[in-house]
Amino acid sequence: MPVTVVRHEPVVEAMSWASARALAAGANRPLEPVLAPFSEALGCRLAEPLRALVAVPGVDVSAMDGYAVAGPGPWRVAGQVLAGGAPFGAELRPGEAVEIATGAPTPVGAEAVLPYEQAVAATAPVPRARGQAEPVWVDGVVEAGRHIRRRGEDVAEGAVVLEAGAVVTPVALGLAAGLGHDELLVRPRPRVTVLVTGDEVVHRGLPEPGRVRDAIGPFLPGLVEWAGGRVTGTLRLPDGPEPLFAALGAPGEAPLTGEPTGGTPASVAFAGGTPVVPARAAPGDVLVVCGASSKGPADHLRKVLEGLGADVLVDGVAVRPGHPQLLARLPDGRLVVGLPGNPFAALAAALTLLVPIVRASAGTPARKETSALAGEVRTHPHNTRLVPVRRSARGAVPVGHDRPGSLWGAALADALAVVPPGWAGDHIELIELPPGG
Ligand SMILES: Nc1nc2c(c(=O)[nH]1)N[C@H]1C(S)=C(S)[C@@H](COP(=O)(O)OP(=O)(O)OC[C@H]3O[C@@H](n4cnc5c(N)ncnc54)[C@H](O)[C@@H]3O)O[C@H]1N2
Ligand code: MOO
Repeated sequence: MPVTVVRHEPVVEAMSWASARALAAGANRPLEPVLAPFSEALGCRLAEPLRALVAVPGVDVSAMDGYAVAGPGPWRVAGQVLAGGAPFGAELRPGEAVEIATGAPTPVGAEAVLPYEQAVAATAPVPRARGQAEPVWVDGVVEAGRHIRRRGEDVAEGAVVLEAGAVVTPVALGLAAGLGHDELLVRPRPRVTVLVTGDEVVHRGLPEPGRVRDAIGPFLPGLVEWAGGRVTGTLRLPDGPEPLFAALGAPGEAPLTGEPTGGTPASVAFAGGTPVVPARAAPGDVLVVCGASSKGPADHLRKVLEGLGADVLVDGVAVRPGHPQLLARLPDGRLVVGLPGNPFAALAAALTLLVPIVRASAGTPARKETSALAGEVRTHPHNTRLVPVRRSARGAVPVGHDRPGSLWGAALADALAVVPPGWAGDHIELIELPPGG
């Protein structure tokens, strides 16, 4: 019988959940604003208020297809103005009209626009002189100023339409374009690279006995996006210190590639494909290691971090699930977040460390929410418990199915209730889960 020598490491007291979260939130500064084209600005937060560079509309324009008129009818149609075409060259005099398209500039002197639907053909009140072309006359009822959009009526030049910190949504891009912008000053979204470890972890199909499907890699991009960052790639690593060492080492030294999606087994994850570890470190970069955060024979993260000269900021958090989580800073400034392999524990740890880091870098404001608790939760004497709940009119209702290895409860939930050690009370802090579409 082989003898297994077990060496127990001294028990280090884990950091409190609240301290770990606060430390993570302060670990990186908000990223320096950059002037970004629209395609890159989408999803970022504005670093300055969005101002109108032009008035909208830029001049008085027609809001209807019809006739711009001056004075009381009937009106002699003196010309035509189309949007984008030449403006009517003269001042419109009482009794005159110009046929006008929606969006075309109204002539000086125009007092209202008569839509086609309300216009009637009129006969000339005065007979035409011999040899003159027959003019067109129209009549109808108009109200002074009707159907003319005045310059700056929608947005005045210089007006602030969105405050600094607002998310650049698809609609915000349309608004910005309409106000004359080609680029926006935004806080860049921090880049996150995901490293999934574990020889037993597979990425497609039905896992054979002894194998598990990766349940962490699939939720991280959406979680990071929701927090204001972006996942640049997901790399699968075989167990062992070398792959981890190479992946965490200085960018550029070991250009790593992998297959961000698809069915390659972990053992060939190094063999070619798309580069997923950015070639150069940028401020705010975060590496997330899934699994390998505990103290088992295949858990090499601590040793590798030590070998790389990293500064370990958090090593274990007094929280259930998610106890063996880790935060370290590499000598080049990049942060490494170690998530436990159990998927719900990984989610809890990601919400504790990764989400606050990404939010702070991206300038996403942190929100604090409390709620009544409608149901029973177990407390732990030393650890904070994170419990999946659904918000309701009665308060937060625990949904169950909250084993560390299962995302079932978290998928049913819209928040996690934060239950401090030995907690008693009726109002509880909630941390939000990313909403569905
Ligand atoms: N002696 C101790 N053992 C363990 C401790 C401890 O404090 N002392 N903590 C336990 C807790 S709590 C957790 S959580 C796990 C964390 O372990 P690791 O982060 O080292 O992860 P693994 O050992 O690789 O895997 C744990 C578990 O999760 C499965 N796994 C791994 N990766 C994935 C993935 N991407 N998707 C789905 N499931 C995954 C893996 O197969 C294992 O079943 O450690 C305890 N042990
Ligand atoms: O706390 Mo572990 O993180 O329970 O599964």
